[in-house]
Amino acid sequence: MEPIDISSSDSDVEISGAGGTYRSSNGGYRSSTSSRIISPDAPGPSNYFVDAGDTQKLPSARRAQVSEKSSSNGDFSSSLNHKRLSTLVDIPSNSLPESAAKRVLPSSLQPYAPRSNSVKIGEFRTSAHTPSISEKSHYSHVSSSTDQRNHMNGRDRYNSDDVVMLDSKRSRVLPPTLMHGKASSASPFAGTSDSVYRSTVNNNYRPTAENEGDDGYDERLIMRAVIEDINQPVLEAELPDGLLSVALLKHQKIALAWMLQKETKSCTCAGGILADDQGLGKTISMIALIQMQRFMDSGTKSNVASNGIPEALNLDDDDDNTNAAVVSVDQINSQQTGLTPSVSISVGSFNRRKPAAKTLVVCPASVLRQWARELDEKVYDSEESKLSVLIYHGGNRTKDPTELAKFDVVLTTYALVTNEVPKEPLADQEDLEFVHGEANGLHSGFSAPKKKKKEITIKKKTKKGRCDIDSGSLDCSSGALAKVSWYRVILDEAQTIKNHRTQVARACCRLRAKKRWCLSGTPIQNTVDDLYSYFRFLRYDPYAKYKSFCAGIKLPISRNSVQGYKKLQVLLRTVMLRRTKDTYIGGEPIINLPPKSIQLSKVDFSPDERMFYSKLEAESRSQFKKYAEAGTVSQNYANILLLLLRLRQACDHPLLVKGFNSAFVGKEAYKMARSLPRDMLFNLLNLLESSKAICRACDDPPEDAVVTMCGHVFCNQCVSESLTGDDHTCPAVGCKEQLGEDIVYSEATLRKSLSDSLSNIPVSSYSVPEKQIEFGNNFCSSKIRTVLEFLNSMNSSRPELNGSVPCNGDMPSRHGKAYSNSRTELPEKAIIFSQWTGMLDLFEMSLEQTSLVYRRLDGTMTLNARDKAVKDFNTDPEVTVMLMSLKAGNLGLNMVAACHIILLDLWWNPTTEDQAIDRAHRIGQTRPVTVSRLTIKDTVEDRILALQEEKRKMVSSAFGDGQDRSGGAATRLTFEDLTYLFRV
Ligand SMILES: Nc1ncnc2c1ncn2[C@@H]1O[C@H](COP(=O)(O)OP(=O)(O)OP(=O)(O)O)[C@@H](O)[C@H]1O
Repeated sequence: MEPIDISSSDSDVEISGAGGTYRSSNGGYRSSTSSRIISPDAPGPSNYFVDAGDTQKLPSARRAQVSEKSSSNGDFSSSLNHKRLSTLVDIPSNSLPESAAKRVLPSSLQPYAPRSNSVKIGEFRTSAHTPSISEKSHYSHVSSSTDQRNHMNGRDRYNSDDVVMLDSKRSRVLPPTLMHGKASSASPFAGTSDSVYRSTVNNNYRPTAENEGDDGYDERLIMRAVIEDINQPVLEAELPDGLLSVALLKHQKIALAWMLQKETKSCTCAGGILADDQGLGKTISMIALIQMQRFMDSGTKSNVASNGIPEALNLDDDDDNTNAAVVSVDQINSQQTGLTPSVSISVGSFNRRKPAAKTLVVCPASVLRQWARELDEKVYDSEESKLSVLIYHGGNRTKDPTELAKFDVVLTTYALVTNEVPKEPLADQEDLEFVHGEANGLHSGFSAPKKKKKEITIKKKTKKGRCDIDSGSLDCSSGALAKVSWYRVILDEAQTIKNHRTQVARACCRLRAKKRWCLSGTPIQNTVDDLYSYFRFLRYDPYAKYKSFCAGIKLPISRNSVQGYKKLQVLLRTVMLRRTKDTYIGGEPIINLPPKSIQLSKVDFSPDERMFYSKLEAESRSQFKKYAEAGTVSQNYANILLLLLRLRQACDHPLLVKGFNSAFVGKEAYKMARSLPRDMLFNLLNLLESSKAICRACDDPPEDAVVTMCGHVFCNQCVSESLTGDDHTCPAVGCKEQLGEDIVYSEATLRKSLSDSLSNIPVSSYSVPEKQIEFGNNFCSSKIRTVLEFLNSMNSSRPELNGSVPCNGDMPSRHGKAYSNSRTELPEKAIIFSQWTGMLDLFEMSLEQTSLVYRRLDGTMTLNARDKAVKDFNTDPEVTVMLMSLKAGNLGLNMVAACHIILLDLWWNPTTEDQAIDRAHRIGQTRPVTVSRLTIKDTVEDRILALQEEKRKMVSSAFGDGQDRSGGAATRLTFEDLTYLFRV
């Protein structure tokens, strides 16, 4: 291998964390905020929520200094001054009073003075320092200090004296807490949204033409929420003992406090996006939230008994709660204490028509068991603490919705939600126009008018009132998941719904829930449009409406990417909490992980491979030119992707292009196919080979394409999820056909059946062709050879497998330097990823000729088989290699036994690769992790690398991770991208 060092996205990017210190690309550090936790055991009143910043201890002069300094150093917080903010909200900057930007309060009037005590959930005591109304009258002008709240990655916060609120007449508006007749709230959650909400509702705030967006929405409410939000101190929530079996890490306590605040106090939406890097413990943070809320609930129950004054609380109007009977008992407490009420879910039901269930976790099938394991292991083992968990999956699952309501947590898969829940309709015509332009990676310039018709037809049919799952209403075929009202829905690996038009996204949107959460380490994968689907699921108004999303987010980015992305960062602050592994909190790294080094390993083709590739490339190029010259690129988009697919596969192994991966011929399928009429076989083959074939499950061009008897085309892996896991229902929308292995056909199966039937070969003479026989014994491509060499060298440090090299725990050849840790005596292990199961097959055949012990995980395996493969790899010292399909194995899994990751091929989104890498580079890893990304020199892979970089820049711009300003152009494949990829 010829290593070329490239920087991993998160190794040199400027990063920030809530209340933290941030490492910049030049290795310097910015201001630090140490945090302060008052544990429940501390003397005085018990405290669960505490201010994680201690800057308030600074004398006022120093605070002012901090504020001014940050204003002058050109960072984001200072650069987003009142003028810029006014630009973001479309307020002429010259209308801002000069004094507004300058005011700095004396320290005595700072709103969040150090708390000597704070609040214990369940007791709801008032904080000792409850700012009086007169104190609060200065609140909107408080100078910024380093303890301001920061949810976003990579940035310090705004100075609040940068911020001015204007009403529609451009005059100064007092912060909501100062509005006449407003009682102050001393809740640690007080502020942000609640006050904004009150200001809107109670102060006759009315959007005007000037402050409304094109669609009549009012963005200034969101801006106000942001402004208030950044004035909040960084809070940590301390879980009472006996709820979890492990202690929360600091960043997880901050996440817990933020999530509680979002669930109880947010007017923007009741929930949000927890977007911490993979492996930082999002799962455990959510479990903590469930436990904390349960704990709060148990506290409030007793209060209800004593007070007996239940009060209705309308939490979420978007849900079907016309018969709502929500009882929020702790509002009573709030009346007594002046504190923000929490929410009870166990008293009463918020929807009489449907059973009220608690928390639903939706995740990919591959992580279902991991969630169950985490819920089992990380929850304290006692009768009171244990959570009742139901895995809602498999053919024997209950059909009775009331059963679901009996459990604290129900775990299920995206596939089942798609099957059981009616789909949210595509919103409106604008949506449709967008949808067709952006479909399947197609840049909007390619939008094909034909498809539009199809969607409209679907809508029309729906209007006629037939029992249609697109209708958005419950119908006879809805499953149990749709027949309960959930208190909380958590979408794990939420990027699964990034395309809002997909069935899965629309079904998730339709789940009834009071609180909604998206968990994703990589929320943006392709374009900022990915965010829309989350906003829609979260009911993050006004951006939950596509028109408003375009007007408020997309348009500003296209007009001026710098300003546009800044605005997006601002909007994300209220709804997203994101920290990366490079975030610093209170001067300390968020987590101490061993280093991760990423190498781009450029491999040379053998002469034969090069010849094969060059020929293929020339053919593809000339084909693309023909399309371009005829002006038919958009019509042939799927064909073009296929050409690209072939080129990419040729980089892995020529046999992939020669049909190796479509050569599987299932015995059952073949038998059934032989019994089908020839016309039908031809029709199925036509469907499979159609240039328009798109996988009906993932909406991508199908890989290892198969067609079902009901006429739907899928990636083999996508349909396997249905075949191996749940109720075997065809995943295509509207199709309730039961699938079996006998009615899913590959091209090879169909061709073989056709040719056999023509030559009258009897079915009984059928035998599965051995791949070895079909392709000879040459399974070793250049990439495979390179990796085998690496694996052998890795193995050579194991004396029991290779007597020559002593195992001293150091790995100089691969790690560069010794890394001291307690697990160096453990065997080195590697995970090898490919996006093509055919490549894994080929690799497997080569592996079988070595002494290496390996396991394999791909989407065609049952969940049990996958689970066992992961367990073996993690626990059996003999098993040193894991072959994983990128699609099935890049998400959620904990595989810290590995210290080497090898990516055999490139995926369009670098984030998908990042996810794969983070299976090993996560909490629990004790050794340095090496990552090798294999590419072949001078091929399409070079150009994919360049496109990946563009996508990284776009994601960076959206999150504010870096200084790049060019991200606006990086979206899906454009015409220019294609000409570049084909070197035309
Ligand atoms: N506070 C903690 N104490 C002990 N172990 C922890 C803690 N937090 C996280 N872990 C462990 O760290 C590993 C990674 O956590 P988790 O799977 O929750 O990360 P994640 O952010 O959800 O990752 P992904 O995005 O890949 O799903 C798990 O094995 C988990 O048990």
